[in-house]
Amino acid sequence: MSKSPTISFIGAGNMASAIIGGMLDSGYQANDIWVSAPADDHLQTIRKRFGVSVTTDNRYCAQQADIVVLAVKPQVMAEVCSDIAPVVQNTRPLMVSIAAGLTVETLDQWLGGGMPLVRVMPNTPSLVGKGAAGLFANDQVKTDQKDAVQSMFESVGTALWVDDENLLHGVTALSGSGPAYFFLMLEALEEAATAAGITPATARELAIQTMAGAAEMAGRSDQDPAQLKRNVMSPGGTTEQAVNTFEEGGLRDLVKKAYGAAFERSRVMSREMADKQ
Ligand SMILES: NC(=O)C1=CN([C@@H]2O[C@H](COP(=O)(O)OP(=O)(O)OC[C@H]3O[C@@H](n4cnc5c(N)ncnc54)[C@H](OP(=O)(O)O)[C@@H]3O)[C@@H](O)[C@H]2O)C=CC1
Ligand SMILES: O=C(O)[C@@H]1CCC=N1
Repeated sequence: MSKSPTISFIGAGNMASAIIGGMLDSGYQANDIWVSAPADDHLQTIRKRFGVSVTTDNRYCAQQADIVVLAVKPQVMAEVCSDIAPVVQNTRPLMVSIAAGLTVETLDQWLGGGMPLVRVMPNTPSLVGKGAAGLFANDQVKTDQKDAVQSMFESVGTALWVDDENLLHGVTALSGSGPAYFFLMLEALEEAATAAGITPATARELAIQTMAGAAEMAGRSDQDPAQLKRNVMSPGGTTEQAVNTFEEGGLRDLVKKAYGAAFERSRVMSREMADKQ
């Protein structure tokens, strides 16, 4: 792909918007991007926000593209794929799916077979260039196509390949769903601080800055998170009390359980969708 590729998004929701917003901020051109979805009012919002081309016709959208990004919910993916299959079998773009729990094999069958397919598990912080994505390619994907999809997701954050598709269940439960875990922590901290008398606005600002600062430090430091945590815990001080409370309350087991629930849901979705054929 020597010239900049034309990229079509089928689906115009949270995740498509996050990726498109991040891509435009990092230098992709709006006139190389198409988006389709059923609701014209959503499309008009996207068009006004990003300046991309929009259509309610998925086939027309797919036909424009070197890369087609399937950004609809897993439950409507079968219908969307069989609708665009005749077009993409003819034009042979690289197909990229961001759907949780849908294997390349299932997607390829819905698309009529033999398509180059990359599965990506991205996350919503892509919108601010801080995304974290896991990628897996099937055998039909050529090196230049791999490079193109890697560039696309690197433009909105970190993009790492996995060589076994099953590992994407673990990526989904980690970075795909992960932003929600940290938003939950922010909500809880904000509630606790507000109950102690700090104004909601101040509580939110301090909590967000603390989370961002801790993440930035963990990313840059030579020390592992356990040591960074110990550095905050003065013996006999306040942090020790809080950390001990988390440990005694079973936070680690709860995190494992929550991670496992997301992981298992991804596996179940894969099986259910494969049975749908
Ligand atoms: N949200 C997240 O954090 C993440 C989501 N994902 C995956 O991304 C995918 C999309 O999720 P998300 O963006 O959250 O979902 P949303 O519900 O926000 O968006 C779904 C989009 O699909 C559109 N749509 C529905 N039916 C069709 C159709 N027949 N043809 C074309 N478009 C259609 C909707 O259209 P309309 O606007 O008209 O309603 C909407 O724009 C899912 O498969 C999910 O697993 C992956 C990683 C993270
Ligand atoms: O909750 C979901 O199913 C999607 C996939 C990962 C994040 N959101």
